Amino acid sequence: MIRAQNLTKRFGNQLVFHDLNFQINDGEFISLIGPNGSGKTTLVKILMGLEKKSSGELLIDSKQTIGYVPQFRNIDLDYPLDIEQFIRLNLKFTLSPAKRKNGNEMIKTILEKTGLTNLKNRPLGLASGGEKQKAYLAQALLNDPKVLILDESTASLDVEVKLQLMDLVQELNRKYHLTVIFISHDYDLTKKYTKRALLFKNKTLTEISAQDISEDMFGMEA
Ligand SMILES: Nc1ncnc2c1ncn2[C@@H]1O[C@H](COP(=O)(O)OP(=O)(O)OP(=O)(O)O)[C@@H](O)[C@H]1O
Repeated sequence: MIRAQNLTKRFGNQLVFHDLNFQINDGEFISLIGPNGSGKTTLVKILMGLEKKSSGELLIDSKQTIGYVPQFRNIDLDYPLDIEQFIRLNLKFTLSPAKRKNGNEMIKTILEKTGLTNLKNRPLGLASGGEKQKAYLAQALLNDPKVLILDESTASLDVEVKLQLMDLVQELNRKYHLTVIFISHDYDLTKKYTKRALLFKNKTLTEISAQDISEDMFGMEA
């Protein structure tokens, strides 16, 4: 469980958000929405311990390891690693030495979970957009996180590929009780996949149900 009480963040004199009060339950698939510049990435950085809060409380169970899937970035055609080697990069950085010993087994399981087994030797630079995003997803899952943050991870993908990726995340959420925080500017996807949303508005967060999500909540101005 993740719980914030009066969480406030300033950069110098600039107030980014104030008095956030919310709870994200284990196994939830929740979206975090709001206009550009409203503070979504800043909140995620605070959740991941990469940025300090200014005041308030943030309670995260120490067992709640967090995996992060970034926005799609294209990768050069001559990128030297294949999909499996790319996923393997994270072994060194995120796993304890004891866990690393079982690295091959873990990679195999992750490839299966993400449907990449048959594509593991494909050079990442030649993989499709959806396959590249699955590789990022696989990397994020390697540390067996309890919480997965999708930070605009479906942006720039074709509609069909977006849906495939989201279906896969939904399956992981249901099968493994993985908590998913879905940050997106995509109205249709947030409506379709999440039941509850945290909406940034007037520099604070409001909780709404998916049926109350409307397109104007994704505007360009904070
Ligand atoms: N390190 C920083 N120093 C100063 N200001 C920052 C820093 N990081 C973010 N900001 C400011 O904080 C505000 C919130 O930015 P943030 O990136 O969290 O918004 P966002 O909701 O993720 O936006 P987007 O939807 O465009 O990704 C913006 O005004 C931004 O310029």
